[in-house]
Amino acid sequence: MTILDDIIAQKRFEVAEMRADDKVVHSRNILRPSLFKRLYEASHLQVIAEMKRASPSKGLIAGGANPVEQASAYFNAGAACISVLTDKTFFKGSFNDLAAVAEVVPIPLLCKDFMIDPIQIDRAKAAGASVILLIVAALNDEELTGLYSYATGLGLEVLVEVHDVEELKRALAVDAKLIGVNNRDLRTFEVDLARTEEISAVFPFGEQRVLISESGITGRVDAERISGMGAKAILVGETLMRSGTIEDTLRSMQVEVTGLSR
Ligand SMILES: O=P(O)(O)OC[C@@H](O)[C@@H](O)c1c[nH]c2ccccc12
Repeated sequence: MTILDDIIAQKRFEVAEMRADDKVVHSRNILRPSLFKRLYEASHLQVIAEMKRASPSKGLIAGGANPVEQASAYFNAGAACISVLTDKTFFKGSFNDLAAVAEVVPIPLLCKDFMIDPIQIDRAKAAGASVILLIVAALNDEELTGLYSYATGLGLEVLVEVHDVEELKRALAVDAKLIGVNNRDLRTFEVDLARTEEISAVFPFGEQRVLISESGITGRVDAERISGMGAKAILVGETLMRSGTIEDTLRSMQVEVTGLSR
């Protein structure tokens, strides 16, 4: 069993609980700008800044972090989008975190979770998300297609996460516009920015799609390397959660996009 298998098993249990429980976390549902449009039009690398207390690979990262303070600092530094981990068991997040952030920032908001069922997408939307994540490695083609159209049908944007070229093909088969490469292998936890490089070599940049590089990004040097691959955004958690100077750290990553990206 890999960690991804463990997480998905836990999610099946949580989905059953959600169905039996009508306590839904809500926030005011405000209209947020399109993440796709922001990234597509950007000339500088955009930062999707993540609220992440803990993870299976790193353990506790910032157990006492306050999601409202964290998100406000991200917003002030010009983050393009805020990602909030809502998984409780493995990442110590919650839909309450997401709803609290939704109340204080007006920018695109990503619900970061392991989606296997439409009810989770309903909960993400109720809590204020404008974007959800679908992880190709966690879904078969039928599930991926079904959840993708369910989310877009609700007016949500979808970030489709891939790890290799085979998974990229599956993302393109559902016509994903926002494609994220996870530099971390969810099976082994190994992190390598070369994952983004591999995908960028075959990425259809001409087709109104944006490439996002996720995980393991430690600062400006990594950001420059990734911008040279044509990615329009980076998804950064741990580096920002551990930074004593969040706004400076985030701003230092907003480098010019130098790779071929259209
Ligand atoms: O903390 P990092 O290494 O900057 O990574 C952030 C983000 O990419 C990572 O949290 C992530 C990427 N894909 C995921 C899927 C589920 C949970 C978490 C993730």
